[in-house]
Amino acid sequence: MFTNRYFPATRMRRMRRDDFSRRLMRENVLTCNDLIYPVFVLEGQGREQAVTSMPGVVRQSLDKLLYTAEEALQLGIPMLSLFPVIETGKDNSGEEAFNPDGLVPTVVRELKTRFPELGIMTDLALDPYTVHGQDGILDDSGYVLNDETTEILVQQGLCHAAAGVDVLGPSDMMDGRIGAIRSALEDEGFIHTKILAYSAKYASAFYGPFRDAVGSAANLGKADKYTYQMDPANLDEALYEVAMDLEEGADMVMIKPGMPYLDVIRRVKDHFKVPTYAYQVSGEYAMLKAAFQNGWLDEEKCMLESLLAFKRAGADGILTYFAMDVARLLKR
Ligand SMILES: NCc1[nH]cc(CCC(=O)O)c1CC(=O)O
Ligand SMILES: [Mg+2]
Repeated sequence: MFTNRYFPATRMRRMRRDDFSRRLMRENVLTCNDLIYPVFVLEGQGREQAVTSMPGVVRQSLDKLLYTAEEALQLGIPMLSLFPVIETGKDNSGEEAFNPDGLVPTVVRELKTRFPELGIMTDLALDPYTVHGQDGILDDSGYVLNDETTEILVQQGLCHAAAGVDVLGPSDMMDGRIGAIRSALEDEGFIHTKILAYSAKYASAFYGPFRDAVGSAANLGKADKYTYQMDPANLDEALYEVAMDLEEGADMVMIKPGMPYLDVIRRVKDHFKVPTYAYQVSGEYAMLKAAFQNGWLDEEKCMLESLLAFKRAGADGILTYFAMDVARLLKR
């Protein structure tokens, strides 16, 4: 690249010597505008539970969540992502997913009434609602049915849109669901509802703590999601997935997990140049937190470094369980 620039005319350390010149040449910066904060919401009132495998993360009922949302708004976090913990009403086909009086639509309506400027995103997938913990409905052999599942996801998307959600996040990896959801939204007049498609979602073992948090781990048992989530070995396939979701009407795309998949983010951003997000998932959070708690890693520095790395890789934003902590830190 710089074939004729040699030492000692060039000393790379000259620019690193002083704080002012380090700041002047800094290529990437993390701000509160880069953060999406995931929250776990419980049914009922006055309830708050710690998630053992995710130290510092809680499940909260709506009344408690309102305080969290208010703080997120004050800190300048642009958007929350809601994940429901469903305790009653699970079945084989996840029909609770589109109950207009269900937990998620209720929470969306309340949050949008109280804090209209705070972006609210919901997860479209059936795993919190199914007795088997899979993201879709099953045939007799246990295979997740694509088109039948998509029909339910469309209902779920319309139900959340009617409740006033800003962004739908289909995280299920069914083929064709973005197109189906988009055309249903257009038909029903929800032309402003954005879709952040989980386009390249890998069948990762880093989701373990999340499945504890939403209570799908026990239901899922030893089953896996290999027939619909992507093989961690693949990279070109992620570009194919992103291309299809954009063609079908996604406004933004998500790569998930995050830290072990920075190469995917870079390739997607370079190729498509569309709003691209990364999900620093529960296992990544748990891993870092465990080291912080043992005093093995510096909490503030490693948190910031891990998130800055996503910006360097090309992400426009990061969905992270550290969002509140990092926003507080950036505010100081
Ligand atoms: N639709 C399921 C869903 N939505 C978000 C996560 C994982 C998030 C995390 O690990 O933080 C998962 C888990 C899964 O696919 O089994
Ligand atoms: Mg796809």
